[in-house]
Amino acid sequence: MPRVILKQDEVEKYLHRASLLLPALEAALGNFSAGAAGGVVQPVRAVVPVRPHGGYLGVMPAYSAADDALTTKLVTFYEHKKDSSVPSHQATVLLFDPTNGSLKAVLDGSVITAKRTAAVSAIATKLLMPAFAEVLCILGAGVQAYSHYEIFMELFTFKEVMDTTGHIHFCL
Ligand SMILES: NC(=O)C1=CN([C@@H]2O[C@H](COP(=O)(O)OP(=O)(O)OC[C@H]3O[C@@H](n4cnc5c(N)ncnc54)[C@H](O)[C@@H]3O)[C@@H](O)[C@H]2O)C=CC1
Ligand SMILES: O=C(O)C1=NCCCC1
Repeated sequence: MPRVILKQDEVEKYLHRASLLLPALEAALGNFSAGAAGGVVQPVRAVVPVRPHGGYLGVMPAYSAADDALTTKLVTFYEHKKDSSVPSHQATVLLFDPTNGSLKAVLDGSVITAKRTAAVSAIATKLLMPAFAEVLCILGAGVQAYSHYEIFMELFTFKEVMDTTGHIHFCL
């Protein structure tokens, strides 16, 4: 059994702001982009369709030599069902001891998925956004919409935020 199990509220406590992830993600993206020299082994995600139920199981293993970290995320994703009490995306992250393969920790992956994805979008936006951009438009209004809103409002300045429900939020 792993010695550490972190439930969603505990992960949220450690990751209370998505921007806390930025330095680690920028380093990880740099290492991945450096190819073999960067020491990241991360095959393309394996995806198993669960056809009768319209869902998928994704398995996302990785080893980073720079961090000496061995991990995999397991994620299921199903069609978004309005008013469902179950989120469309559910994830768990397993962390292993790279020296002997023992399972060290099991982390709820939902908050990690929400904040990691938004933080990576923010890194891309920092590099690619034209200086004259004034309006943030968010498509969808689910988990990712909120996590993207949170980090984009922290890092950038917009005059307006528009979403697909037709709401406009004036920021200035
Ligand atoms: N690249 C990555 O690492 C990740 C990508 N994703 C993807 O991001 C997307 C959003 O994920 P979540 O926010 O977790 O899902 P969610 O189920 O919480 O939210 C989806 C939202 O999209 C809305 N929507 C569905 N069809 C629409 C349409 N035609 N026009 C406008 N809005 C529409 C739904 O009403 C809902 O508000 C999904 O496609 C998901 O697979 C999610 C996690 C990680
Ligand atoms: O990276 C992830 O996590 C996911 N990517 C796309 C589909 C759902 C989950």
